[in-house]
Amino acid sequence: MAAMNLSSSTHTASSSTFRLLSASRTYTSPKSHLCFHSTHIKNRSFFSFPSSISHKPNHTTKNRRSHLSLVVSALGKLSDTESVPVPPESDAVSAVFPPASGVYAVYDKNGDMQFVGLSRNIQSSILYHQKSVPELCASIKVGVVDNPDRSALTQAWKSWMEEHIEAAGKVPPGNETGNTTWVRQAPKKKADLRITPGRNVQLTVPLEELIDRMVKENKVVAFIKGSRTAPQCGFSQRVVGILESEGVDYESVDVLDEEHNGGLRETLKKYSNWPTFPQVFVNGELVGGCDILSSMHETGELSGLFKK
Ligand SMILES: N[C@@H](CCC(=O)N[C@@H](CS)C(=O)NCC(=O)O)C(=O)O
Ligand code: FES
Repeated sequence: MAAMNLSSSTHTASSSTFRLLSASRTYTSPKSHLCFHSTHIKNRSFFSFPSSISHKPNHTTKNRRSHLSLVVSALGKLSDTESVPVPPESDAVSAVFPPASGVYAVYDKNGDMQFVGLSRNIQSSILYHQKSVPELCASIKVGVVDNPDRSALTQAWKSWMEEHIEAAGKVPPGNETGNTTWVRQAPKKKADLRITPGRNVQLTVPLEELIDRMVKENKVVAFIKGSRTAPQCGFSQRVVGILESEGVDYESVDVLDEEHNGGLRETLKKYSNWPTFPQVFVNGELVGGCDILSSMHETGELSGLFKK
C-alpha cells in the first residue's frame, strides 16, 4: 500500500500498514531549543499546531452551529456523508463551508476522491485548495469534529481514510507520500546576514563601521539571538514573529554566531547604547527590543514606520 500524506499541511504520515505516525513526530513543537528563562517563560505557549490546523474559528459556537446545519454535519461515516458541490467563487465557498474543525474529503468532477484532510478551519483549507487546484475540487464531504483535540481530529481523519481504503483499495492520490498538491508550502526564508565569511577572516574595517553600513544599507535589520529560522531565545523569537506577521522584508543577524559575527554581541551594545537583544533597526535607527516592538505592533505604529 502506498504511503500517505496526513492532512493539508506540511506533515506526512507514511506507513505500509496504514499506521499513523506518533503524535510526537507529527506535532513536535519546533521550539524546544529555545531559551526559556523565567523572564519570558510565563504566557508562552509551548505547543503549536501545524499551520493548516492552527486557525481559530472566527464564529461563536452558536453561530457556527447554525451555519453548519445548512451544509455539513457532525462527523459520521464517510459513506453516509453527503458531498457538497464547491462553488467557483471564493465568497460562495465561505458561505457554504464553515470555519469549523474536522475532516474533509475532496472529489474531482468524476467523483474520484483526491484527498482527505484534517483542519482546524475547514473553510480556510477549502479556499486554499480551490485556489491552488480548482480542477480537482468539484465536491467535498465535510465531517465536523466538535471540541476537537488533536487526537480526536487525527482519529476522525484515520476513520475516513480507513473506510476509503477498504472500499477503494487504495490511498487517495493526494495523500500519497511525495504528493505535494494539497500541501501548503511554507514560504522560503531569507538567510541571515553575516559580517564575515568565517572566523579566520581578518576584518580590514572596524566592526562599528560594518554595523553602521549594515543598518544604513538595509531598511529593517533585526539583531537577534539565533537565526531567523531557529531563534535561541523567546525575546528574539517574538520579534521574528512580529516582523513575519507585519510581512516586512527584513534582514536578520545572529549575535550568537561567533564564527561569522565574532565580537558583534558586545560591539553592538556600545554602538546602539542598548544593553540587550533583540535590537531592531529601521532606516538606520534603533527602534527597540522585544517590549517596544510588541507594543508598537499592537498599536499599529510599527506598520506605519515600515511604510516610511
Ligand atoms: N526587555 C527586553 C528583553 C530582552 C532581554 O532581556 N535580553 C537579554 C536576554 S536574551 C539580553 O540580551 N541580555 C544581554 C546579552 O545576552 O548579551 C526587550 O524588550 O527586548
Ligand atoms: S532570555 Fe535567555 S537567551 Fe534570552
